[in-house]
Amino acid sequence: MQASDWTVYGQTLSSRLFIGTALYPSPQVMCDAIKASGAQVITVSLRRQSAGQANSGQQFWNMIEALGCHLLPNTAGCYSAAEAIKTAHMARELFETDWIKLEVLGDSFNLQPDPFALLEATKALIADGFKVFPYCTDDLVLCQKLADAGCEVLMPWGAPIGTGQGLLNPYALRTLRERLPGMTLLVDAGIGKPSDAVQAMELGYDGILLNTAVAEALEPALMAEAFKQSINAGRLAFEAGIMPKRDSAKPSTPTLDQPIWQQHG
Ligand SMILES: CC(=O)[C@@H](O)[C@H](O)COP(=O)(O)O
Repeated sequence: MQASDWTVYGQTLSSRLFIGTALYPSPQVMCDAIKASGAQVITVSLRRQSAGQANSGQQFWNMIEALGCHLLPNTAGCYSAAEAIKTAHMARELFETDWIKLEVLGDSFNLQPDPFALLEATKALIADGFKVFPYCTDDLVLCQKLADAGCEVLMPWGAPIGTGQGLLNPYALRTLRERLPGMTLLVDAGIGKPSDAVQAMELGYDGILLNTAVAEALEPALMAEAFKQSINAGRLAFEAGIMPKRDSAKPSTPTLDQPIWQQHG
């Protein structure tokens, strides 16, 4: 069974997995993994993937095009609002999309987003007609300000990019979900294994963006399939309604004086 469709900036999607295109051992392995993931949105880095090797660069773009996915260009590697804004404009021209995954980093050790520059760049890009997908920390006040600025989607980190540490702060992510009920939320970065993705989906997140865990797996296509199934399972569980944790036991086998069927309220 497939979880329900969802909408991102007016685009209806069935897959809840956004996948990156970096770090794969070869373009063919990347394509096989993306196909296995079932992702309909793939992120591409203007700065990294257009640089260097002329021929393999063209081969890369041909293969990306053939996948027929929605492209989500990103501003990976930008460390100031001005640099990110310039990169976003170049990406819009090159890829003919107003979608932009906005990364403005503030620290080179953990690649942590700079919240001040991120908000500044977000406001400028929305004023310029972009549909911004900000890669942000899990800070509630920052996320509220990004929402107020006009973002329809927020992408808080699970953990620093490429660490595979999973959800470092489930409390903060749960708080975001509860305080921003109408917002489309994806966990972006730090997902290491399918159960991390399930945890986020069970919290009520709308989707997951990941790259390293698939690209660096021994068998990327197999791992992509595992993430596809786990993200769907996590979403189905959320839609089905997860039972609350209880402090005391509650018998699941009915006794003589109890009704067999119970009304859920
Ligand atoms: C592909 C991309 O945009 C990455 O910057 C993203 O943040 C994914 O992070 P992981 O590689 O940790 O999954």
